[in-house]
Formats: sequence, structure tokens, C-alpha cells
Amino acid sequence: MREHLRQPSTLHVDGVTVRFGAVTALNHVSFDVEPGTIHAVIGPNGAGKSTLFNVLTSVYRASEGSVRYADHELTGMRPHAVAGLGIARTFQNIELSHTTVAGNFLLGRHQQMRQGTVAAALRLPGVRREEREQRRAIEKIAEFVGLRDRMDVLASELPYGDQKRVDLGRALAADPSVLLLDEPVAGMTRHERSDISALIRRTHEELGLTVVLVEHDMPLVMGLAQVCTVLDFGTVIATGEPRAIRSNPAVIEAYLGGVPTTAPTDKATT
Ligand SMILES: Nc1ncnc2c1ncn2[C@@H]1O[C@H](COP(=O)(O)OP(=O)(O)OP(=O)(O)O)[C@@H](O)[C@H]1O
Repeated sequence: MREHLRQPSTLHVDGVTVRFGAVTALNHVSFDVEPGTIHAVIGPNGAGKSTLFNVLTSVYRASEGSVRYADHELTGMRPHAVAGLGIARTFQNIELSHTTVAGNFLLGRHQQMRQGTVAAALRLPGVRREEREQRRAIEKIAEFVGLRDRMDVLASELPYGDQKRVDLGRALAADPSVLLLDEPVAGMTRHERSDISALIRRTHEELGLTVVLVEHDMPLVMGLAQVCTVLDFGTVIATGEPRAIRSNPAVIEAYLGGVPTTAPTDKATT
């Protein structure tokens, strides 16, 4: 069952509408995220990107429409059940646990643990073997995100850029097939942005993950994404390759009417 779900599948977003009272945050939003792609969701402030992420992870329930992955309807599922299907996320505002880097990775891996807490309390042999396996697994993740020598440091004591790496490692620890990244370089220095951009690319190329990326940093988006979906006032105004998106009149108008400094441009930092 679990192996089946680890097979890459298309994430279908179909007619999703979310209303908050009189505000329609998402208005019949439809697009597909093809397996093995980096798919960016962009749009001016208030366009509905965070709301969409919260629907994809079942934190919010759509008023209408559906989200399907690997023959499963995600709408109405509990968030941990969505995670169990292999859909992991990082957070715009870092939400790390008050423990070490390794502890955060272990918590992310928790779903993978086979042995129960009673067996763990009794220190049964199978538990010790599993603990060793988990330790090896999180060492690999620490290596991958560049924190191998920081595993026993409290995550809260790390610089901001490294905390973002912990957040990414925690998501990877759940062994996902789809990774949802919510503004992964927000608040970072130019150097940190370039590092994280390279890490996202490796996540896609070396681990083969499907990545859904919400980000305001247009050079980063244009350099990484194969497909962009553009939201404006809760409506999809364009979906396509970055090159086509950059010259799409509706997209240019949406940005020029909103936040000119973040409008899609040709220059990529990646
Ligand atoms: N919990 C909520 N209650 C009421 N209105 C909300 C709620 N969450 C979002 N909204 C409204 O829905 C719309 C979309 O907001 P959302 O945060 O999804 O946009 P966004 O594209 O993520 O914006 P930003 O780029 O600034 O993060 C906005 O008008 C916002 O004010």
C-alpha cells in the first residue's frame, strides 16, 4: 500500500473554491501538477496562494471542488492522512519543535516508525534495530540538507537560513513523493537564497520529488519551475512554462496593478 502511494502520481486540483464569509479566496481553481515537475504557484499579495496550500494539505476544506492524488480525494481528509499519502510541506513561518536538529528530523519521520511506544519503553531488540535504521536515515537527510555537523544543536539556536534547512529536512524525513514549499526563501540573504535554490533543485533531480512551490522571489521561480500557475484575486489567470508566463499580458497586468517589484522578469539567480 505504502509503496503504491510512493509511485509518482498527478495531483489534480479541480474547481476548488474557498470562501471566507464574503471573501472568495479561491474561485474555481483548476490545474494539474504532473509527477516529477517543479510547479510554481505565483501571484500578487492576497491572490490566494496560502489558502491553496492549506487546501492541498487539508488544513482548509474547500467550499466546492476537489483535490485528488493517487486515486484519493484529499478534500475532507485529516491533514496527517494527507501527509500519510506522501505529501509533505514546509512552512512560510518556520514551525520547528523545541529540540535538536536530529529531533526535528525524527519527528518528521515519526510516521515511518513501525514499532509502538510500549515496545519502545521495553527496549525490545526490534526497537533498537529500528532506532539504528532511523538514525541512519536522518543522518542521510542531515547530509543532504547540509546540516550533518549540526545534528545535536538546538534548532532554535541556528541562524535563520539553517532553520529553513531544518524545516526542509523535517519534511523530507517523512519520505514524501510531493513536497509543498511555502515561500522557502522568504527573509533570506541573497547568498542563502542561492543555496536553498540549489537544494530545491537537488531535491527534484536527485530524490525525484514533485515540488509545488509558492514563492515571491521571481528570479528563483523562473530559474527553477517547469510550470507556473498564476493566481490573481483567487482566479487562475495563466498556467504554463515560465517563458510564456513572463510575456503573458494578463500576468503582467496583474503584477503591474499590484506589486511591480515582484513582477516576473528574465533574470534568474539560479
Ligand atoms: N482565514 C481567513 N479569513 C478570512 N479571510 C482570509 C483568510 N485567509 C485568507 N483570507 C483572505 O483570502 C484572500 C487570499 O489570501 P491568501 O493569504 O491565500 O493570499 P496569498 O496569495 O497567500 O497572499 P500573500 O502573498 O500576501 O501571502 C485574501 O483576501 C485574504 O485576506
